[in-house]
Amino acid sequence: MSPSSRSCPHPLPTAGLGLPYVQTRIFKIIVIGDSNVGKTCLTFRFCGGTFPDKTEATIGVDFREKTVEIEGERIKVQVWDTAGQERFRKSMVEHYYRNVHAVVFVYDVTKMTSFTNLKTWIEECNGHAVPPLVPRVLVGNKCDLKDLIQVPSSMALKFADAHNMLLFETSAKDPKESQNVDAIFMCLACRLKAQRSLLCRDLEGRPGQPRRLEPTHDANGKNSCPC
Ligand SMILES: Nc1nc2c(ncn2[C@@H]2O[C@H](COP(=O)(O)OP(=O)(O)OP(=O)(O)O)[C@@H](O)[C@H]2O)c(=O)[nH]1
Ligand SMILES: [Mg+2]
Repeated sequence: MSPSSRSCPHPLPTAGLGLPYVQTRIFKIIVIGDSNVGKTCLTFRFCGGTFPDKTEATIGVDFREKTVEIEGERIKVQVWDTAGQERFRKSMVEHYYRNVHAVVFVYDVTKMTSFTNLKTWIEECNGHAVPPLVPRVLVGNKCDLKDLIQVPSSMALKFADAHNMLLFETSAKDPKESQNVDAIFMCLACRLKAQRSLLCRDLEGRPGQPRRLEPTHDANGKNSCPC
């Protein structure tokens, strides 16, 4: 996938009528984690704005998309809702990680095993050569089930810090939390846009250089998020 940027000085092709043709960039974001943590519901909430009446275990992968506007640019956020069950994901794993732009790790705040299993999901991600600069975020879902919470925020925050991730605690079910769910994906999209614009500007003064848009990072080696 080779996204283009409107902030680049390179001439844009025209759409036939003499109007500049602006290619919509696509950001591929994968959502992974144990089965039943709410990955499908979270992606449904972001892309469709509702909580599904009922869900079944995802088989392989489901794709959802939402076009968002960031600083005047339309960006297509392509969300890959992956299967948590091993038997439904085996043959697909390579596809999940290929050319991924960002990764969302999800656990269920009411189920400690879904949190302790995160290290296995991170290992899988690292094992598929996902570049360390690809932004990753951690999401604790089902916060509406207040009386059943097993994973304290402090523990999740420590884990997120140790892995250089932002933490979002939210609920796909509670409509009051929908902005919080949107924030997960919008934050990633903002980061990706900023990273790619920066690199594009870097290449301005170097004609003849291949125009590859890849994630960049700030002086501390951390991904910078403008949110
Ligand atoms: N209370 C509550 N239930 C939720 C929430 N999100 C999802 N659920 C429920 O959790 C169950 C599993 O949700 P899914 O979204 O299908 O889980 P998944 O992670 O996609 O599971 P796999 O596809 O098997 O990997 C369903 O019964 C949902 O209704 C939430 O925020 N709050
Ligand atoms: Mg699912």
